[in-house]
Formats: sequence, structure tokens, C-alpha cells
Amino acid sequence: MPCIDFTKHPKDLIEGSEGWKNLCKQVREAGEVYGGFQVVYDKIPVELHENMFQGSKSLFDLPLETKQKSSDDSKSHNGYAGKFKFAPLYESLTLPNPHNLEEVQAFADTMWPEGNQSFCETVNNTSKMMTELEKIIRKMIFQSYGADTNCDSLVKDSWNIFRFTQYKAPTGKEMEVGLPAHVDKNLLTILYQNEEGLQIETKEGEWLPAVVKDCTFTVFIGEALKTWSNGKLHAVEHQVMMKGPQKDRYSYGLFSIPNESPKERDEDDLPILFCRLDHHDYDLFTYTSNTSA
Ligand SMILES: O=C(O)CCC(=O)C(=O)O
Ligand SMILES: [Fe+2]
Repeated sequence: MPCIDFTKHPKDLIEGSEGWKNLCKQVREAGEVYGGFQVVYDKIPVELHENMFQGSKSLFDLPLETKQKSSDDSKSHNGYAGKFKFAPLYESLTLPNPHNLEEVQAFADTMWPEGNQSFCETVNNTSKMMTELEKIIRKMIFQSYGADTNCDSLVKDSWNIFRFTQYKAPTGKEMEVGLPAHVDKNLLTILYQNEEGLQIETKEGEWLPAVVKDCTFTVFIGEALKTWSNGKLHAVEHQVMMKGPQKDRYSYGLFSIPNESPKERDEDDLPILFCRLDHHDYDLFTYTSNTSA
């Protein structure tokens, strides 16, 4: 997967500048050919990421019963997932609307009834900045297809979830599955990780590792955005493989989700490839393991 540097020239992120237009082209190309890319983005300080990993570790160190309390059946995309036979190393905790401090606080209060203000602030600040990054990338994609980013309902009517994931280190020397191969169903996924293990499948069927580097995020096009682009953008298969003995792996990600099913663009008079579906119905239909957005 290509690595696109958003930090090379400060003016590149000024909308409409030559640098911006050049980045739009690179982002669209990476989305069409590879289904994603890695992006260097340094607005989130390394210390904040370190605090996030520390917070994440203390979260997964809580007793299972406490972690399971985060699940609220009346809401979609939230709570605890783990203890799967097909992915025994995997555990995740998901919270909706992470840019909203009250929602983060409600999640943290369930985990730590005595309170954990520093966790709340760290998660809220990080997710706000990741939301900014997601918005920039989505804008670049939309503009590169000539879509109006101000009135497209996909921009206005979407929401975000934030997911912490832990992969326990395998005890043996063999490679073990951390998260089975899958395609994300949402719009865009922005991931940050502390250890190697994430792999991406090329169109030729080869699995390539994602690079783990400071200030470098991994971005995936989800099926909802592929549908919006009428199949031009590629939604790529990815998986996590854990090699023993390795450290426990932590990742966290922001997933943007459409409220409505994306309306395909047909500006080229191409046949529409996908039927319109309600995103939530589609989610329920494909819901088998609760391991992907
Ligand atoms: O943990 C990772 O690096 C990948 C997570 C992922 O693909 C997902 O949650 O959909
Ligand atoms: Fe994924």
C-alpha cells in the first residue's frame, strides 16, 4: 500500500492549493488501486498515542464482566466483542460518537465507576483529531470525483464509532490468526497500531504487511464508499496475523458509518452496479462475527 505524506508541506492541507490537488489525486489513486493507503499525519502528538495505548491496556486489563457491561443492546455498534473460537487472541471495545465527551464519559463510567478523567480526555482529544483526518480524506476523495462535499448527504448524514482492539501474543512460535480476513463495511476506517501484524491482500492475492511507524495511520475504503463510487474505489481484504512470541498488540480505529445507504454516482453513465440497501439492514444481514464495522 502506498504511503502518502500529509506533513511534507504545511500548505498541502489548504483546500484548493496545488499541494491539495496533488494529494487528492494520490488518495483517489490509492483508493482505486489498493483499497487504502498509509498516511503520515503529525497533528496528533506521539505522547497522545502513547497515552492511548496505556489507556487501552488498562481497559483490557479490567475483568471480563466489567468489559461486557459496556454493551448496550438498544444501540448498534457498541460494547464488547471477544472470546470468539475463530479468533481467541482478539478482544475489542467499541464506543459510539467519540467526539462527544459525554458519550466517552458514559462509557468510562461503566468501566471505572470511580471515574477516569484522563482516559476520557485522551480518547476524546485523539478521536476528535482522527475525525478531522477522516474528514480531510473523505473531502479529498469526494472532490477528486467532482462531488460537492457541502451538500452530499453522505458527508452530512454519517456518524463515527471508535474501537479499541487488543490481540494477545500467542504463546507458541507459530503464526496465529488475530483477526480473520475481512472487508470493512463502513465508509472509511482510520487505524493506528503499536505492533506489526496487520496484512493487506493485493488484487493478485498476495498478503503485504502494513508498516508500523510513528504518526502513520492505515486507511481503508469500506464497502459503503465502494458502493458510492459505483465500484471505482476498492474495498480491500485485510487481516491480523500474530507471530509468537510477540508483545500484545493494541490498535484503535475510527470508523465512519453512513446513516443512509450511499447513493451511487453515475456521472459516467455507467450501469449502476449495486442495488440500494439500508446500511443497517445490510449490516444485520452480513453480521456474523461482530468483528468488523
Ligand atoms: O487491528 C487492526 O490493525 C485491524 C482492525 C480491523 O481491521 C477492524 O477492526 O476492522
Ligand atoms: Fe477491518
